[in-house]
Amino acid sequence: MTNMALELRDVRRTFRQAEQHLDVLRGVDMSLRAGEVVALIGPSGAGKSTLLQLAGLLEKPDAGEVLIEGMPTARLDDSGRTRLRRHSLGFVYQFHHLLPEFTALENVVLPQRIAGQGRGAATARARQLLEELGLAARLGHRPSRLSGGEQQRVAIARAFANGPRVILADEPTGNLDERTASHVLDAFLGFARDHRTACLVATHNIELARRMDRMLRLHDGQLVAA
Ligand SMILES: Nc1ncnc2c1ncn2[C@@H]1O[C@H](COP(=O)(O)OP(=O)(O)OP(=O)(O)O)[C@@H](O)[C@H]1O
Repeated sequence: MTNMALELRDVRRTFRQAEQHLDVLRGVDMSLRAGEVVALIGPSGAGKSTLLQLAGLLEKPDAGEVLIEGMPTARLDDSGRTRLRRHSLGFVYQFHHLLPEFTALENVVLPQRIAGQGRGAATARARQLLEELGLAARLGHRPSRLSGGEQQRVAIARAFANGPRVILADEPTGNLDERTASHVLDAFLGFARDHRTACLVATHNIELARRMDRMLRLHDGQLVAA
């Protein structure tokens, strides 16, 4: 049994368009321990989102392996990948993607219901997560009635809803002003540590990246310590 929450081994991805080959990932190796929060940095177009998509089992690499809690994923069929994604992975994006017709509480209940959780337990967990993130007074609000920082906190609670072992975050504070971004990141980091969830966080913000456990830089399609 491995204690690695997420491993990438020699992961490669090439995009082909007409005559052109773009080797975006050229052998990426990475290991994230449980509870470790790692910043993924690199210039625009370096391949950060591509790497997160592969680590999140949303796309398949051309070569190499993605392992979640030591389990190789290459041979899983679509339903196996979906199940693993639902139960073991969580996602946070730059834009919250909350469902506008649902309240904050319902947005955090929903993924649990989809994963098969009963209504009572799902509601209790959603309430607890939102309260931990300082949103006790906002449970019944729809996203349009929340501030940008509050919306992003709900999206964080939603990502943690099914108790994932790994969170993949693509510019999770990229849409917020500096001060709000800093507060939301504090909430995110505290949450990841309390719940011992490994997080890989793509960001352009070096100040915020420095507050994570370590930084990895994508350079020429490979990861280097930064
Ligand atoms: N589906 C695709 N088809 C062709 N090229 C793609 C595809 N997805 C990404 N690319 C290219 O791969 C490269 C890496 O893109 P990616 O979005 O992973 O970079 P990034 O580091 O996340 O950039 P940013 O910081 O701007 O979000 C870019 O040159 C992009 O144009």
